Amino acid sequence: MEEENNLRRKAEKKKTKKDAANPVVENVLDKKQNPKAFAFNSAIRAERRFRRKQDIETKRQHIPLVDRTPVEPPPIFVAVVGPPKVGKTTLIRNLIKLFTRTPLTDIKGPVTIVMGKKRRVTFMECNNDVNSMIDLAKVADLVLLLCDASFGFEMEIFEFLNICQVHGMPKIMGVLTHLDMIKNSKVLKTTKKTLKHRFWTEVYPGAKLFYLSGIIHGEYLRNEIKNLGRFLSVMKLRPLKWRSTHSYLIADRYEDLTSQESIRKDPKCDRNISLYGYVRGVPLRKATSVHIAGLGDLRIQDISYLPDPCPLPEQIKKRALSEKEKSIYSPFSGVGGIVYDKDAVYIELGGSHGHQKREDNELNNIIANLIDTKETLDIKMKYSELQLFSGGEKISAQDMEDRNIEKNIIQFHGEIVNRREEKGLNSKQQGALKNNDPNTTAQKNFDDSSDSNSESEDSSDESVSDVTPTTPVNTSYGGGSNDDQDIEWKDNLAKKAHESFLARSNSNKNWMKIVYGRSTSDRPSTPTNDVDDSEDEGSIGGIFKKVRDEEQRRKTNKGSKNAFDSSLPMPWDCPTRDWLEEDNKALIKDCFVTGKWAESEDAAELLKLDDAEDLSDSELDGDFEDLETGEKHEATTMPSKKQGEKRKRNADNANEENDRQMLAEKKRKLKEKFDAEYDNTDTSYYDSLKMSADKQANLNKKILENMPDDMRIKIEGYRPGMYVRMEFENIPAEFINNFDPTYPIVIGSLNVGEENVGYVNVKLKKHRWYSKILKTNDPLIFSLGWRRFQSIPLYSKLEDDMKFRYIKYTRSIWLVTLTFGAL
Ligand SMILES: Nc1nc2c(ncn2[C@@H]2O[C@H](COP(=O)(O)OP(=O)(O)OP(=O)(O)O)[C@@H](O)[C@H]2O)c(=O)[nH]1
Repeated sequence: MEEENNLRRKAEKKKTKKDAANPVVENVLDKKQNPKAFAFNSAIRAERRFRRKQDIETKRQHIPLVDRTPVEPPPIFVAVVGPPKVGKTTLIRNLIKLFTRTPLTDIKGPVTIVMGKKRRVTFMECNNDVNSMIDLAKVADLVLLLCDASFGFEMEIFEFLNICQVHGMPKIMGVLTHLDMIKNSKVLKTTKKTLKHRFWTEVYPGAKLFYLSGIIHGEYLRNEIKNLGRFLSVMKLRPLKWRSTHSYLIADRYEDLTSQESIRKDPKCDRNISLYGYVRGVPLRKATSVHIAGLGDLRIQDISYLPDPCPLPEQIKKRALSEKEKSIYSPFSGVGGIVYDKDAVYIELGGSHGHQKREDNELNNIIANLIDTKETLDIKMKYSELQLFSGGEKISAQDMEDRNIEKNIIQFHGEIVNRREEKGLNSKQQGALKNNDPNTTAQKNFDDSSDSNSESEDSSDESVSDVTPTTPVNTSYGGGSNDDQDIEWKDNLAKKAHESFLARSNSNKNWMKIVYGRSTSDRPSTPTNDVDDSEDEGSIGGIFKKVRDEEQRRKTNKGSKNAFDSSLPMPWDCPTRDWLEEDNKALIKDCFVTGKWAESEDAAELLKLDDAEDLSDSELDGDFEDLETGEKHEATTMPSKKQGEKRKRNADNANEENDRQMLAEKKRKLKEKFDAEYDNTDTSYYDSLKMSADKQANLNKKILENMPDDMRIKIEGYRPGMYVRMEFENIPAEFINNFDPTYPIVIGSLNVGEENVGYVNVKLKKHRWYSKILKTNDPLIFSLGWRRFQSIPLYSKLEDDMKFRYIKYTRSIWLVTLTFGAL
């Protein structure tokens, strides 16, 4: 036994020496010589190894997500989360001040700022509400998780972290505040260390943690804020799967479009609203439905894109941003410059931190007055009065209107008088016209004008007299002026207008009546109207020949029913040519394929050429064997038969050899191709998929980049980074009445199939910090896709016979099934 051991030890020693000298070669040799010794000795380890190999392979096989990052991406959405009074507002205010130099004291809802040449950031504080936490976890690109170091991690932090984990983890950075409350430096050091490690366990080892060591005059230390800000402006983000397949918006502004009258009648009536925000994720299409968290599924009534309210600086020249380029946009907090759009003109009021300058105050007063105004400008003007001299009569808008009417009437009468003078009408009628009674004048005008028309124009078509009352109004442009020249051109103008009017009235004539002497409705026996008498004898307007009744009758008599109608196809009994006659044959000879179509296309010549070719072919081919009959046909035209046979056989042999070689080569290539595909199927398949995805993405990018926005929207939708306005109808009044900008409004698009009503079984896992059991019918909050809702669960357990057994309580270790429908 001992000997054996010694021998083994010696052999091992020898082996290690050998291995050290030439490890690879030796190993390979050993494997070949003694294959059994290299078989796996642990099945578990072998299985693990196999699994790992497969995992790596499967990971590699994932098709990379297509890079859909637009040239001008939307602002990065930063959610500032933490327990109450931890310093969230202070942090946001400090960051905004650092980048924009605008002190914003009253922060409500999302605030977008330009942080750098290529970066914009939207900050939003998360209030202490689980719904807000859920919504923000779904949309936040980065989470600043604030923790009061003097207190330690609180429930809200763990709760939020857990929500993030189940919704696809966004990037999380920790911020420790209230460090100045810990006076002992040793305790401070250990607290920092403990909290850091705890944070790393919760997020991931090495996760970034910032320390805000103190507060001076309500502001954090500038250097620490600068450091955090710099980090925000350069950090990289990880694309998340849900967000790279769905488009979404975080509304930063809303308008109520409902008419004031409807609201006055019923304050709880459904509202029409418009919501504004940057498109994020993937391009948004108008036809898609959206889900607004807390509001439900909605159809987009209208969508349009607006100019960017917080644009990135255009040119990248300098390192830092200039003052002008530091912009901020937050309508809910009352800042954002002037924005013009369909609903309103949005004017910045300088935020809650009002400027002290006098001009600014005046501007603010004007805007405040504008906002307070309840009446329109028209109504205000109507009741306003003007007093030219003190003690003088006050002139109201209504007075001005009355006087204008009077003046117009006088002018109008003056014109009529002038016209009548021109036409030499009697003074009696003029006298009547000079009465200032508008009613009688108008009536008179009507009568007189029709008179004048009938006098001046010889055409008295009824279609003309339908419209004559308007004629004097046209001519009245020339009235009321004493300047002769003026009157002259104005008279001409009136004349021209009248002529053009007549021309127009002519165009209304019944052409049927004019051309054929009767209208469509006229019966033949009815005598035609005498309108045509006034026209030129032979033609109308020198274009249409007139057909008189007499002529018509003559034509009808002449052209009897048996007459040849050239508009119809040839009747069968129509006499035709005798196609047997040579002359007639010659007429159509060239219409056939054997004919002469053109100089170069003479069928007779071409046939001759074909014959000559056939002859030469048969000379080359020689004799042939009819395979069906076995008969041998010998070529009679061949000059030396034997020589030809020999030559032919040689040529045949050479051809066969060539064919064989080509076939072999073809086969070889096919086999190579097959082997390559068979041996390396996965690689080539996934590689080709990756390649084609990349190729397509590049192609799309190239084509869409040079397209105008309007056309591009029709093809790809509203791309991420665009600022859009969306209109929705029939929104419950509560949305407006209870609107709170501190709650995020997340508008998420629904993909195909996400609107279907379904039935889902889910498994529940026990929460780390919730040790209690759950009861059936105790309400729970669920979050599925963009939707979140409260519902009453029914717990069940899957039995061995594959039936679900209803259970009243979850067990101490939960793994129960929860069922609900109607998604
Ligand atoms: N001593 C000290 N006080 C701080 C610190 N951070 C914030 N505070 C103070 O804590 C108070 C609350 O700060 P906020 O910024 O309003 O906290 P918040 O998280 O926004 O509070 P809510 O929005 O009400 O949840 C303010 O009075 C701050 O001055 C800090 O690091 N040290």
